[in-house]
Amino acid sequence: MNLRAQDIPGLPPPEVQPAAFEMAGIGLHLGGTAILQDVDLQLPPGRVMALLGPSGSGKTTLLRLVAGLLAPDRGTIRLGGQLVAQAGRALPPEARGLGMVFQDYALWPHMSVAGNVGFPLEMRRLSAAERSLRVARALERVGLGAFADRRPAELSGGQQQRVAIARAIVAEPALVLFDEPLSNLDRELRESMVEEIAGLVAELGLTALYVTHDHAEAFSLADTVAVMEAGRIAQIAAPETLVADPASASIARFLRLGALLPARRGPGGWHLERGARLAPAAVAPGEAATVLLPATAICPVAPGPAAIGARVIRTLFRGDGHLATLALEGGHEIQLLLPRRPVPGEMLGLRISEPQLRWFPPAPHRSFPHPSSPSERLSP
Ligand SMILES: Nc1ncnc2c1ncn2[C@@H]1O[C@H](COP(=O)(O)OP(=O)(O)OP(=O)(O)O)[C@@H](O)[C@H]1O
Repeated sequence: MNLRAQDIPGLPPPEVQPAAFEMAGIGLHLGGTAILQDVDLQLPPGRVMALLGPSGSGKTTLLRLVAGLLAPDRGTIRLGGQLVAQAGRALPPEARGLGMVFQDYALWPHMSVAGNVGFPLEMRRLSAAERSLRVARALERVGLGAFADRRPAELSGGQQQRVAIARAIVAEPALVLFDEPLSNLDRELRESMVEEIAGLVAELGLTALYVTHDHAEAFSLADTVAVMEAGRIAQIAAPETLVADPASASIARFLRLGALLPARRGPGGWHLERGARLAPAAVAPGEAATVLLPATAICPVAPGPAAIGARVIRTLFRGDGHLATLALEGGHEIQLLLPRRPVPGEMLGLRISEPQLRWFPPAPHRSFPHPSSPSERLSP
């Protein structure tokens, strides 16, 4: 007979296992300005959610609400099913049992690595022996077992970040909050730390909420991404779904998924404004639209009647290819990474894969591109 989760004493059946955190109807004003509006979010245990959005969209504020550093004006927050905040009232951070990793690591310079990692255990009534056992275990888990007696200043940036992670997990919290933990690191270290954090999060089976404005970081680390725009959740989806089906042109622009161009319904189908036919008439409602051309939808071919004509304006060698600025029929400029260096003035043909185009309502006040408007960038 197969054992079911509900047959194991003490383990609730999966369908009643509460979310690691759940926000419902959250609203927050600060200094008379609406900062968050109508936010509904929930994260099942064992999952990693990234909060992704441009600067000022409200990511850190939302994280501070989960941490208990702020109280919402409206709505409720639950952690593991327990109500921790409701309309102006909130349980303080120390009563929430969360782990936190900050942008600047927030390590105490005068304390040893072990002292820093053990600090969250000081408040708990654990014996000294139990505390040092847990600290040693947390340091082993992040690969810093041999560094317990060092001071933070004697460690590299990546090692300091791992100390911060060890401190966040030492009390084995049900939820770990990451607030842009890599934004102060240089690009190379950031890329290796993303891999490292992704590995640690998976190995440790953490449930985590991870704030970042870097979409590559969010896609590498999270299985669900909540995109924020102006204090609201604009889309929640798996990274692959966000890339394949962004919910709006502004999300596609923020994620840099390709060129966004105005299109019109015309004879025989949809055309770029004053330009070539893109797709049959049926693909989108209305007479005008904004169309997303992902880089993967465009294949450079020899010029001809079956291809959209594109004139090379300039190129830039980027190491991984030649970034060409191209003027399409009708005057729109796009950028496309090409394997060979094209000659300025040269005519190329572009074949477009229609199923990969995405259609959105027309952009307000921008039905036509100005010749000097910045190029729409396409990168694979
Ligand atoms: N204490 C405050 N009083 C008034 N406005 C605030 C306060 N804290 C934040 N804000 C405003 O709330 C908005 C959201 O800020 P928040 O820091 O949450 O954004 P963010 O998405 O995390 O941005 P970043 O990526 O730059 O950190 C911003 O417009 C900010 O100016």
